Parts: sequence; C-alpha cells; structure tokens
Amino acid sequence: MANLDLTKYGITGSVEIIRNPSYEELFKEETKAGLEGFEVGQETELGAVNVMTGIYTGRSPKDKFIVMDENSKDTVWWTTDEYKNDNHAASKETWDAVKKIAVEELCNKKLFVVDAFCGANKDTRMAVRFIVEVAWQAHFIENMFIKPTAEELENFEPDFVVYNASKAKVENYKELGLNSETAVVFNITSREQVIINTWYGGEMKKGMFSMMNYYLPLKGIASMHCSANCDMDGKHTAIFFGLSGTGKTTLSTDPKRRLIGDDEHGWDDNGVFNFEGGCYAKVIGLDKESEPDIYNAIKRDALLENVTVDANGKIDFDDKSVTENTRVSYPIDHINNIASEVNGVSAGPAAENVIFLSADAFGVLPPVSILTAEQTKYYFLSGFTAKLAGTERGITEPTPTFSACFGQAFLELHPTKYAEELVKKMEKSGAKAYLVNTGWNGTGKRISIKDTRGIIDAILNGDVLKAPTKKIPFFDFEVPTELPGVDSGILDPRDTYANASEWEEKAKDLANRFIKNFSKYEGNEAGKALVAAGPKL
Ligand SMILES: Nc1ncnc2c1ncn2[C@@H]1O[C@H](COP(=O)(O)OP(=O)(O)O)[C@@H](O)[C@H]1O
Ligand SMILES: C=C(OP(=O)(O)O)C(=O)O
Ligand SMILES: [Mn+2]
Repeated sequence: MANLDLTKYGITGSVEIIRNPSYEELFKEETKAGLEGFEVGQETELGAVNVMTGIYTGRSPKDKFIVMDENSKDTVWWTTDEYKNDNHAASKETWDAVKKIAVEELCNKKLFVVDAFCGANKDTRMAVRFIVEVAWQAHFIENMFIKPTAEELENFEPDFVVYNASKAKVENYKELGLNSETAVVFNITSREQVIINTWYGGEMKKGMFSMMNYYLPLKGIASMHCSANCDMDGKHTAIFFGLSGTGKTTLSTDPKRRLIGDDEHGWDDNGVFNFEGGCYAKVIGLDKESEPDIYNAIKRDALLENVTVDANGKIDFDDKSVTENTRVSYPIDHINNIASEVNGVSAGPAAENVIFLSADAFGVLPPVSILTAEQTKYYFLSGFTAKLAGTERGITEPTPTFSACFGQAFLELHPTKYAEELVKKMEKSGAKAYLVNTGWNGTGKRISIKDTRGIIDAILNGDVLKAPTKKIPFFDFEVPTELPGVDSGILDPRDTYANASEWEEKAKDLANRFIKNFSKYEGNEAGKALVAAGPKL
C-alpha cells in the first residue's frame, strides 16, 4: 500500500503520500517547525493540539452545491423560491471546473490520504477516501470517521472520494454560478465531494452525513440527525434529535449510560447505528463540573479548533474572540462508557425513546412535553428550534428557525421521506416521543443543564409517564407537573413569567409561526391531516 496511486484521480507529481497516519505521526506533522498559517497546531496543557481554521469557523450552507444530472435531477430535494433549502444546483461544467481547481491544488504536494468508513453497519457503510494536504485535517478525519482494521485497509475500495483543497479559491465563481470563492460541491453520480477555500472540518463530517441522508432512505433505512445512547447492558436505546447547539452531544454523553454516537445515526431492521467513529463537541464555556466526560475526553489525540490558548498552552474555554463555535473532535473511545464495549459495534437495538431537542429562544415551549403519535410527526417535520451563534456563517445570535427533521441543512431528499422512515421504525418498536426545550424560558435565561438532565433521566427511567400532567393551551402539549430532580417551578413555562399573559402573547406568536411554516406540507392529504396535531389559535 506504500505506493498509493493518485494519478487515477488526476493528482500527479505527489512528493510524498502518507496514508492513514498514526496519531503519533499526526502529532509530529501538525506541530513540526516550518508550518505556516492555519496549518500550525499548538500543543495545549491538556495534551490535545489546538488549531485555527481561518475565516471559516462554521459551515457555509450558501456555498453548498450538488451537481444536477440525470441521476440527481428527480431525486434530490432542490431549493426553490417557495421553499428554500441548502441544496443548490451546479451544472456538470461547474463540477468539472471545481474538480480541476481542487486536483490542481493537490498536484505536486506532500499529501495525506485517509481511508475510513462512514456507517457502523458493514452492509450499508460507505468507504470514503479523503485526500488532503493539511496534517490536522487528516487528524480530524481519523477522529471523526470509523477506522478500518489493517485487513480492511489492505482491501479498501473507496465508494466515495473527498478532495479537500482548502487552500484554493474559485476565482471565476460568478461565471460558474457559484456563491463565492468558497465551494462545497457534491457529485452524487460519480460519488465525489470537492471542498475549496474553507478549512472548517464540519464540511467533511456533515458532507458525508448529507450523502448518507441521500443513499440510506432510498434503501428503507432511517437516516437521522441525532445522538444516541443505551443503558449499561447495551439495551433500551434512546435517540436525541436536534439542530446544532441544542444538546445532542452534551445530553447523550451521560455517565449512567453508554454512548452510541453524538450526531449522525441510521435506524435499520437491526436497530440504531452510528455513522461516525468520534464526537465533535462544542467547548465554549466548557465547565468541568457540568460536562465532566467531555472535559476528560480532551487529551492527547483529541483536536481542539479555534480555542484561545496562550504561549504556554494554557486554555481559556470562555474566550469567544475567534468564534462561539469552538470545538473539539475526539475518537469515541475517549468516553468511558460506550456501546461498542458491550454490543461489539457503535450500535444498539431499536430506539424506545425518541427525544426532540429544541432550543426555543422565545421561551414558550415547556421544558418537556409528552407527544402523541400525530404530534410526533407534526413536530418532526416542523423542526422548530433556534440556530445558535457560530455553527453556520452569518448566525451571530439565537435565531428562531424551522429546520425540517431537525437537520434541514443535511437533507438531500424531501423531509417527508425522513419522517416516513422514522415513523415506520418507531411504530415497529413502539417508541415514544418527547419534545424537550433546552433553550430559554420566562426567566430570560437558558434552562439549566441540571434540570434538562433531570428531565432526560425521568424520560429514560419511565418517571415521566407516572407523573401527574396538565395540558398547555394553544399547543395541546401534555406536560408533567412534577419530576424528581427537576425544579417544579419551570415545568409549566407560564410559571416562569411574572405574568402569564406575557407567555400567552409569545405563545400565540409562536403558534402562528408554526401554522405558517406547516402550510408547505399541506399540498397532499397526509400533510393536511397533520394540521390538526399542530398548534391552534
Ligand atoms: N439545558 C441545556 N441542555 C443542553 N445543553 C445546554 C443547556 N444549557 C446550555 N447548554 C449548552 O449548549 C450547548 C449544547 O451543545 P451540543 O451538546 O454540542 O449541541 P449539539 O450536539 O446538538 O450541536 C453546550 O455548549 C451546552 O453546554
Ligand atoms: C458540526 C456540526 O454539527 P453539530 O453542531 O450538530 O455538532 C455542524 O452542524 O457543522
Ligand atoms: Mn454535537
């Protein structure tokens, strides 16, 4: 395998090709003398290396394109004026041009090639080859994707190739119909991705997630933007859907349970399986006391991004001067209790509890609502939350949004397809769904991690179904009025306002937004039938 041939990709004149480097080699490469600009990694007091990712410290959805061809034309959920999404169409000519830019950037260089899997299920996993010129990018990939065994590496045949040319620019982007000098372009037919002018690792991670979101539902497998964990015996799986910053990583990392994965999962007839081999946690304001497992995962081999570190390697997790989206990637075995230790792979049986995390910036949603089957479909398709600062370019404060299936930016097919697959699986396992607000309430502050953890515990141990409940107006949510370990004063959101009429006013406004947003699903009978499960004025 020493002589990996990249000329078949048009990449010629390679000075050196380092394939699947060890962590030891990566450490040397990313901290060695002579590196320049954003290539430089700095060793920190916790042993993890920190890097700066440049202008792009979050994903850039406006620069995401998919080649429109015979194959993708009628399957991909394209953006339209009536319903905008992030699936912008690129022509085949544009594809040829951006691929050429990427390949030229990668010619005559020392390169890193990382071969890895996306998907823990051997029958449906994608073998991905990443070609990059920056050592820490190779490190990020090794942390986040599933490492092949020596034997698997020997016989590795990529199903998908990613060309990361973060140092290049698309100068003639206007001519090519692109949005800027930055481009993240997918070719579903040739199974390739090109990344130009952004160093943010999330484009590779969420890029392959988007591709799984295309291929898996077409095979009858649910593909989900959620975290997952199970009990200590590897059973009783729970999944946590949520847009960036709503708490998937924080809440699935639970010392009482085993982690399956923190962000991207499939659900097939055997159960829930992780797509990834590692986690990508936010570290802004990271507090050792409230998130000890994440804190302890930050050690040698973990990779910090955009964190403020002084000349002696001392970390300041509270500093937001570069971005609020400071991150750490680490291989999943940096977490003490993981599902693969008892289940062999990062997987668990069919989920029994399905939790929708929503960070409501309006302070209207109760901290926990028990959903009916119809409400489950309605709230999944609605995907209401707030986009939190940082993960996407241009978002600087909590911004309310309806992100279908709690992951619209990564959906390649129509949202109803994901809802259909999820509901099929939930019906089969008899799973119950809950809507959990990890955002704000009438106090003007975010609900505490402690209270949210108490709520999650009550869902997972069944207490929530034994608790006395009441109904919340407009939304018809059933909410518990007391739960062990949770401040009873917050369970009815109206109690967190000086005057309940303040809540009422905001609730009416939010209900209206739901109704308006849902009109896009009312074009068919199934959509129309769900309206009754939504808010009413
Ligand atoms: N009640 C809460 N529940 C979950 N996370 C919270 C809560 N309050 C504040 N946070 C913070 O919000 C962020 C959640 O981010 P994260 O778990 O990485 O989300 P995701 O994985 O869904 O992108 C963390 O920085 C966490 O400390
Ligand atoms: C890395 C990302 O995911 P999350 O914030 O959900 O962890 C992202 O959306 O770019
Ligand atoms: Mn996360």
